[in-house]
Amino acid sequence: MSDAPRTSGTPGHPLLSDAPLVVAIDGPSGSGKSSTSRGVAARLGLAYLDTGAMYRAVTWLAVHEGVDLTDTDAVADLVARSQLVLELDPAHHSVTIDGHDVTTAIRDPDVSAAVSAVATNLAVRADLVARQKQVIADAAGGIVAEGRDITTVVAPEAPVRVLLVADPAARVARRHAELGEHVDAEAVHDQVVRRDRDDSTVAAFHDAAPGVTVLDSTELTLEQVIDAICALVPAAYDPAVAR
Ligand SMILES: Nc1ncnc2c1ncn2[C@@H]1O[C@H](COP(=O)(O)OP(=O)(O)OP(=O)(O)O)[C@@H](O)[C@H]1O
Ligand SMILES: Nc1ccn([C@H]2C[C@H](O)[C@@H](COP(=O)(O)O)O2)c(=O)n1
Repeated sequence: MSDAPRTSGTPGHPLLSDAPLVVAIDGPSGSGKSSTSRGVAARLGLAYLDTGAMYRAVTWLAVHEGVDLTDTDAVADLVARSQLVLELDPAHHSVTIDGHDVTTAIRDPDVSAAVSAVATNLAVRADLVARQKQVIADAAGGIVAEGRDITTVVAPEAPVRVLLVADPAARVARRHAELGEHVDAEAVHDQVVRRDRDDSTVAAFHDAAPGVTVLDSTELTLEQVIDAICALVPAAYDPAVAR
């Protein structure tokens, strides 16, 4: 199917798309996906889907329930039965699983250290990818979705697809600044480099698929990255015109 936006049918505005805008952003840890996606969603008035938060939430639940993360069937069963609710407002992002508000807890270092074990469980991936596709399909006002496999698996036909990259040293430095200088370098390295190595066994986020725009944020400010992604939105979706 073509990557081109549907531009056939808004009465009175024949050149405007009648399909909601989907912006898909992938990239390695610390490349700036979450900050950038929230900024793009806020600027364009779109919903925001943090798919990494979904993998983190089910990891939190498995640890909370005392499930052995190496028991792939037990983890997949638990995930299949879980009720996962994400608030999609970029200004008020929250995550609840089985009634627990885990918005803050999923950022804890123990979840960051454990999440790749769950994200590399193929049955869990199939379950969460299906939920992510449904969220995107239901987003009538358009959405920015970010993760590791959005441009390739979850929303390969999105009209805007970006692989956001940055030099490993910049990504480690950003994460270290965020976590605080009291956190030792080995823990930061684990959160960025080791996690990317494990995660990249099941999702291709180091190389851009055909049609995906590569954006290197190493020397760009957050605002410059947001500007660059907004500039990729086809005119048919320009929210200033289309809404
Ligand atoms: N262009 C930028 N310049 C400088 N710092 C940035 C830039 N973009 C993001 N940051 C900072 O880098 C850190 C990591 O950003 P962010 O959490 O958005 O990355 P991410 O790709 O979503 O990471 P992860 O996949 O590990 O969750 C944050 O502290 C953020 O404020
Ligand atoms: N589409 C996705 C999103 C995330 N993951 C994995 C990889 C990460 O280790 C983990 C948490 O993501 P983060 O919050 O750091 O972006 O989830 C994935 O495999 N696929």
